Parts: sequence; C-alpha cells; structure tokens
Amino acid sequence: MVKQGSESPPPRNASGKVAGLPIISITPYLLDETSRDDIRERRAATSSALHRACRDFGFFYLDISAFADPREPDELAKLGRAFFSLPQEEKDKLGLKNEDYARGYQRLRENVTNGLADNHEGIDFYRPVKNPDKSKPLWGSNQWPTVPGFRKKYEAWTGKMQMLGMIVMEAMAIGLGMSQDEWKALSGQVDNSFWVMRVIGYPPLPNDHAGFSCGAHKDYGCLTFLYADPTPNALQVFVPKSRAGAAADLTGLPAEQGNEKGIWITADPIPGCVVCNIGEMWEIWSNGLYKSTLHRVVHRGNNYRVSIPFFFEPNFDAKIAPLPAALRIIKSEKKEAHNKDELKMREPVVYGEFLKAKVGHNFTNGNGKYGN
Ligand SMILES: O=C(O)CCC(=O)C(=O)O
Ligand SMILES: [Fe+2]
Repeated sequence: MVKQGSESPPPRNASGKVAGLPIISITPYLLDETSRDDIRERRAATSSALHRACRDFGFFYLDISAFADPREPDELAKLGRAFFSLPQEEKDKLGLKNEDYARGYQRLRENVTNGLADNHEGIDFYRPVKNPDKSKPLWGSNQWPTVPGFRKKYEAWTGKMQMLGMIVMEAMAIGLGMSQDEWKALSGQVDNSFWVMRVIGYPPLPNDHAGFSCGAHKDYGCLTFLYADPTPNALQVFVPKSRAGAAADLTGLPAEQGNEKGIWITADPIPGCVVCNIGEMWEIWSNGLYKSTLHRVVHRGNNYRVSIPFFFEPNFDAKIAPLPAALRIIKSEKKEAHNKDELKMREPVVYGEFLKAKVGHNFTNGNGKYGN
C-alpha cells in the first residue's frame, strides 16, 4: 500500500507494480517557509512520514523531483557505464592498492559479503581530506576515471547529495520531536559528512554463482540515497514477518530462510525518487527505535545494471550516542514496562573508528565489504 495523497494515482515501479515501500516527498522542506500558508502542516506531515517509515521499514522512497532533475542521475549512470565498459587493464589502473585500500576501483567479485563473492564491480569515492596520506586508512586521494565529464558531473552530484542529507536530517529531527538546540547539536555531527559515493556495475548473475549480485547487509552510516538505472527486480529489502503486516504488497514473494522469518520485497526504481535507507548510526542515535534494514541485490536480468548509492555519513570524528529525543519516545511508550532491558542503552561509537573497522574487512577472506 502506498501512502500518497488520494488525488494522485499510486506511483508504479519499473515492473509496473504499485510500490511496497512508503513514498515520501521532501518538497515541503525545499519551499520557502513563507511560500504557502500550509507549509508547516506539510513539513510536519513529511517529518511524521519519515518517522513512521524509519520505525516500520528503515527504507522508503524519497521523492526528490523538486530537488534534482532526473536527467542528472541518468547522465551519471551513462558515465558509469562508459567507465565499466573500458578494457579491464584500464580500470585496474585505478585499483584500491594505489591508494588507501578504500578509494578506487574493485574488480568483478573482488568484494565479498558474508564470505561470498559479490557479482559486481565498483568504484568508490570518499570525502576528500586535507593532507592526504595513503598510508593511513581512509586518508588517501580519490582516483577519478578519465572518461570525459565524469569527475565534474559526479562532484556536482556529491555536493547536491550533501545538501539533501542535511535537509533530510533536519526533517527527521523534527519527526523525532527534537528541540532546536537538540537539532543544532545533531547537525554538528553531520555537517562535515564523511560521505562515500559508489558507482556499481552489475552483469547478470549466473545461475551457478555461489553468492549474490550484492549479499545481504545493512549500511554502516546515516542515510543512503540510492539512484539506480530502471532495471527491475534487482534490489530487495528484508521485511520481518512481524512488521510486514498489511503495510506492504507481499504477494508472490519468497519466504526467507533465515534466523528471522520474513520476506524480501523488491524495491524497483521509481522515476523522480531515490531509494533511501538508514544505516547503523541511526540505530544508535535512535537507540533501536529506527531500524537499519538488511538488503541485497539479485540481478538475474539480461542487461548490465548500474547503481549509484550516495552514503551521507556522520563527520569522521562524530561521537554517535543515543539521542535524548529518541529516549523520550521509548520511555513514554514503555512507561508500563517492568523490563528494564527494553531501555538498554546502545554503546556509543566514534564514526571514523567504526568505519575503519568495517572497511578493514572489505577485501579479505573475512566478512567482506558489508560484513559485521
Ligand atoms: O545496487 C543497489 O541497488 C544497492 C547497493 C547497496 O546496497 C550498497 O552499495 O550498499
Ligand atoms: Fe547497501
């Protein structure tokens, strides 16, 4: 079921199905505060929809059609495709080992998730640092392809996505009931975001491949804004049975055989929207109220799929700890509870330290890029 204004037909994804995840428009936060009489109500509606979606799914579509011209990410996908279609030795010139083992190109199946090779290739860029030093983890320089226009267009996108990150964070702060002072403190943890941008290329997944196009994982950080080309049936989001309820169209989807019973729902692209999900830092800030959700990619179509996730992350040195606003909600909902465990505080982390530990596993035989 789609939470939309009743006047418009429900948006459809690339397979023509009505989308299963909520669709939330960020437009009210882009308009000038004095532009309309109902701006406060519209902003409040966006914020409460974000709050609901982060509690129920940890995933939603963010309608950014008033913020970015869809031709812009289309162009990025084209440039990404041009890079991936270069001869292997050209791409290998941007290999991770040239730099800090985080910034650069990764060959097909170089990434591992949960011990299995991912059937994709990719190139990662991080926030540029002052005084790069490639002998320090994450402190090297980005390696830009020489495909004409690539760097300029992608740098413009990183600027835009950082702005979007701050706007969505403010809307979420309001959804959590934060005071102005509380929002100010939180914004100081993300205003120098140590962002990551990936460009990923997915050839079709062979039937006999022991692994996925991208194995099941949670994102590390704060907010992911995913643009993907129109390929249907690739990205899947895990919804535990208990939460799937009546909120999603689950017909015909396979049951997941895991510890937690649930289903994988397909999150096909919707024009004008990015798929947005929250990472593990939001789980700590919200003390578990918001869910960072497992997702994976299974691309069995015939085409070469390109996706471009932008990870809006906290500042490198931000200390992430449960937010008083989230604790207020948890306490007010649990005031009848006698079980103090339900109020157990999440351990704080320094984002940069947490990230280093994650990236350290990426390309070894350990847990891999998205492992724990
Ligand atoms: O390609 C996709 O659709 C998702 C990629 C993803 O989840 C990631 O890179 O973290
Ligand atoms: Fe992800």
